Amino acid sequence: MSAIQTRDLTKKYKEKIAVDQLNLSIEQGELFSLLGVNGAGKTTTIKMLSCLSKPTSGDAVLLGDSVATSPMEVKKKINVSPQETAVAPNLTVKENLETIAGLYGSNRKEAVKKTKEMIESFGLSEVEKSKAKTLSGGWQRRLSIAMALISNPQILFLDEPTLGLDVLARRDLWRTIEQLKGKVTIILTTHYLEEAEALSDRIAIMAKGRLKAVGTVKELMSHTHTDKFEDAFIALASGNGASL
Ligand SMILES: Nc1ncnc2c1ncn2[C@@H]1O[C@H](COP(=O)(O)OP(=O)(O)OP(=O)(O)O)[C@@H](O)[C@H]1O
Repeated sequence: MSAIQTRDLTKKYKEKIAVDQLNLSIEQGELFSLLGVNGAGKTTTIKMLSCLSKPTSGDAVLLGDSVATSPMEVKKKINVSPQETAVAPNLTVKENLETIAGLYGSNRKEAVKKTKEMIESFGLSEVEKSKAKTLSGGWQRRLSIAMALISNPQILFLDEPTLGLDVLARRDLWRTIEQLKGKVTIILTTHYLEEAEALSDRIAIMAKGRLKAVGTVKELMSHTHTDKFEDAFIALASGNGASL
């Protein structure tokens, strides 16, 4: 069974078609990146897949459940680390994690145990007593991903996880994301091409709401007869020309 299968997934805002008949298949355990220039439709796609926004037409099936007809079932299997980190600024790292664990149904004892595990696996112990608002962007983002994973989702959406981070914080977060590879299906959006290149099993390139190409970095370069991923991206993301 695929982790995600979309069938003509479409979102219209009045006359504007934000996502246009998207057909994608993502395997379990894949790290799959969605790339495209501003306004290509990446965030709208993630919103539909994570049941934050209803498709205008078409559907997406996540591990057997449809976003159109069974959004509550889908929501049990997924979680999102959104573009704007979802941490509570006045709570400490530990309190943020315990609160989220509680919201997902853990009793106090379980919440404390899960929080301890997350703090260890995400290397958050040095900041566990710090209020989230005092953390740097990189730490906040790491906390946000740990919070998204506390519900043990089978599919994790990472919307621009390293936006605005410096190069060292970005590399640190890459290592964190790499450790998750294979354990959870990850859908990542990013504007940093080297990030998609470094982390992804496969990449989809969208332009003007449409899917232009899907493949490994190597396949996308070979299809476009380029030897740099950036050149392949430019060839595919301009929105002109046929899809691959
Ligand atoms: N709530 C909305 N109402 C009207 N139009 C919208 C809405 N949300 C998105 N759009 C439009 O849909 C298109 C796709 O937007 P979307 O945010 O999905 O793109 P994106 O690829 O995520 O862009 P970015 O890289 O800038 O985040 C854009 O033209 C945008 O203006």
